Amino acid sequence: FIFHRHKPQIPGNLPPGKTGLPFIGESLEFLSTGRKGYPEKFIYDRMAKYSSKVFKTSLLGESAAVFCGAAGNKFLFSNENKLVQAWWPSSVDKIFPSSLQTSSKEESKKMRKLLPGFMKPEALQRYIGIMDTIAQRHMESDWDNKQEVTVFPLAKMYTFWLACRLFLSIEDPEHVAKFADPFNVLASGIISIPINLPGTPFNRAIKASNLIRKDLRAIIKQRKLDLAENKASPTQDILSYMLLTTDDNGQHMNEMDIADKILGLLIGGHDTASAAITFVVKYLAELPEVYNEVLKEQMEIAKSKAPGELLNWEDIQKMRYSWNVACEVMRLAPPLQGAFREAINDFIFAGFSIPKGWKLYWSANSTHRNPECFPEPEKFDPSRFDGAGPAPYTFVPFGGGPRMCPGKEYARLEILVFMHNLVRRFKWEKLLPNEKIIVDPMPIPAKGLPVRLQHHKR
Ligand code: HEM
Repeated sequence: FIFHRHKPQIPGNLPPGKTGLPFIGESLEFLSTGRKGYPEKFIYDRMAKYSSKVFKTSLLGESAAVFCGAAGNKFLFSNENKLVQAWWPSSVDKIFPSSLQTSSKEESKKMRKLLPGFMKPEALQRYIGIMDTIAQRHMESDWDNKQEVTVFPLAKMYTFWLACRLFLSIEDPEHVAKFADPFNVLASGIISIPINLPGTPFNRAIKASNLIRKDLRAIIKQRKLDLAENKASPTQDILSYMLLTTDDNGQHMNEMDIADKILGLLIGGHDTASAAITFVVKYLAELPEVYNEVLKEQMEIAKSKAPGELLNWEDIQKMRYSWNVACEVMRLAPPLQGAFREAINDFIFAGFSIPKGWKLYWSANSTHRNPECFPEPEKFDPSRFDGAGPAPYTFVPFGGGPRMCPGKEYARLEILVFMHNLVRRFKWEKLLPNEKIIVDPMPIPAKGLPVRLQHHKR
């Protein structure tokens, strides 16, 4: 790709595409193809119409270019902080106002660098046993005594319990429940048209985020005291890590930043991981041969353990096939459809001028169901992930480059621990064989995936 850093010489050479209505642009169409269950349609229609790797549109109040295919992903992921930088729709920025007030761009970049440290495999290994304990508790209270369950709300409950325990050491079910309500409101309004009028999802999300942040700051203050008095342990959860970690200059994160980072982790991990888990359950119901292979792998691990012994890092490493299955699920149903960047310079991509200030969007769907990247894309085939796996920049459920999802490893652990505990107990069938999938903004089965459980004989 050739790019240059001065004003585009040929203004007519902008990417093809329409900008739609004033302000609203093509947002409604973008959001509604998802709500109708075809999130890839918005992009595929335009890729076909303009036969280009990039097209112009207007989304959420901004001029935007959508980059398509592996080349588009590679360009955006490898030019982070050179030609592009992170950008969130103004709905997100307004819901996280403190991050703009307290962190200069430089500071937030520095903090973003610390984030993966809290979430890297070495730091997370010690939490696998806790994840297993919580998964078991969750199964005992909400699955074991049931013949029929609705999967999505339960998956959300499981991931939220985990997050409350592992980020903040909150275990009291009442406290968890008090936290969960505003979270659901926040998650459903975070990517929305930013109209702040009473009753809009955006307005409700702002109120919910203020409530949660207040609660978080109280927890952080208390933890600081507890750490100082040795009443809390430095490794008990991610909050303790954050309070004790310093950057290259020996500086601690301030309270506002920590509250924002924890809120970011809670939001980032809330609906994404539960959508992934729900789709794992859906595909395993539809594909008995795949279910049997997963069961075989997980039973071998279960049999190698002493009674009551919790899962550990070695067990996770043995769950190769199960992880391939989860990856194939995320290829076909990527929890996050894509994310935005902003052009910080003029440049040229695929022969088209991209002006500084334009918002750019990469999308998992532009490669995940593309037959050039994945032959027979509709076929469920976990062996695509054997060996070296898919070609670079084609499988991108977690994004890529410096802004790749910092929760990737955490998500892998929570999904695998869940699969282990589920298949050991049950086989299941869907109660609504033709249940539709809606995407708003995460893909979810329209009725939350009700299933009938068949308990294994113990
Ligand atoms: C299957 C589950 C998950 C998927 C598919 C997923 C996917 C993604 C994607 C695509 C991005 C955007 C990257 C970009 O801007 O290009 C992202 C960002 C992020 N994710 Fe995840 N994620 C998952 C789980 C999690 C979990 C469990 C956490 C927290 C524990 C988390 C925390 C975050 C955060 C904080 C960001 C923002 C990073 C930044 O601002 O640079 N995610 N995730």
